[in-house]
Amino acid sequence: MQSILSLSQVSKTYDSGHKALDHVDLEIGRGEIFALLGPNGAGKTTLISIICGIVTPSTGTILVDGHDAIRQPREARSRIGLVPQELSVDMFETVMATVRFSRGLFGRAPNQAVLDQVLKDLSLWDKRNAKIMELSGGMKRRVLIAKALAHEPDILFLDEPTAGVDVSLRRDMWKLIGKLRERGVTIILTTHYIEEAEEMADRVGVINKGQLLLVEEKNALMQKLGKREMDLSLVEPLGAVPPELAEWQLTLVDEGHRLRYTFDAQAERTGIPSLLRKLSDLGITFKDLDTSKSSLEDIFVDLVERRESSNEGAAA
Ligand SMILES: Nc1ncnc2c1ncn2[C@@H]1O[C@H](COP(=O)(O)OP(=O)(O)OP(=O)(O)O)[C@@H](O)[C@H]1O
Repeated sequence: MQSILSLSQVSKTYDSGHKALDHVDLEIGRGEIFALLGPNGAGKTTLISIICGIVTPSTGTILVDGHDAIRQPREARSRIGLVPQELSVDMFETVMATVRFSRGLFGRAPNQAVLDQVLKDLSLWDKRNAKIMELSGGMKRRVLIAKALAHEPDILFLDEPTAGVDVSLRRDMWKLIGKLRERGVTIILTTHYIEEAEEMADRVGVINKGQLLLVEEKNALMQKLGKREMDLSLVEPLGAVPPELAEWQLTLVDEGHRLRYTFDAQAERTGIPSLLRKLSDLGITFKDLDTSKSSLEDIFVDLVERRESSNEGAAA
């Protein structure tokens, strides 16, 4: 993976004393789509703001396409397009004037052909002479992306690109992001929507309380999603999984009252019939059976909760 963005040991403690980022290491490959997932207050915006030079880190280094974001902020920032959560445009300006102004901000020479192409790519060409206030909510969001792309950045940050938009607009947004990737733009998006990460990302990072808990290929995560769990509520609790059941992946939960079998739902043979036969042979009876599929959401909640309980354990 050829790295376009490299973060090493980045931490941020705000003046209030709040530690918003805690030793974050992250490499982003050129041309990939990376989704950063995390609950409210996890540190996502802080991380993006640091990379974009809006917030100064307390420690750590950030290289943007080889440029140090702290020592060479202009060079680093010019490689980045930032699509913020909030609308930040002059409502009385036209679409074309808005994107032209953005390009100028980065010291890029005027280039009408680039601006025309950006507006065409974002289906805003017909609206190029309309004032921002005359546009629908979805169009206004696309203007924010057009503004971020006007200076031809290599990396595009989208801070919650589809927060509060309806389902069809969200799908349009996903298509658009796919199109931008085909043009070679590296895309980093933050999201609360697990399905957004599932749909688009090559890799997913999970952040909570300023710590990057996991960075993984989406497909590897999806394989974990293919796992199912079957819980058997036992009539008599067990102290340990009997050795005769070693060939199945079993764990005891709920103080031995439930036997949990984790299996690959996509496998041709799940191993359930033979497990049930074996249990019957061993005289282990159950009163109820329950199956569940683990989703990226479960993995996420599990990660966040597990980390929280281990922190509590450490603090105790
Ligand atoms: N300027 C600031 N001064 C003090 N604390 C701040 C400041 N900005 C953010 N924080 C705190 O840092 C933590 C991380 O905030 P951040 O905005 O990075 O989270 P986020 O993951 O983007 O959340 P959301 O999903 O709600 O946008 C929060 O507890 C927030 O209150």
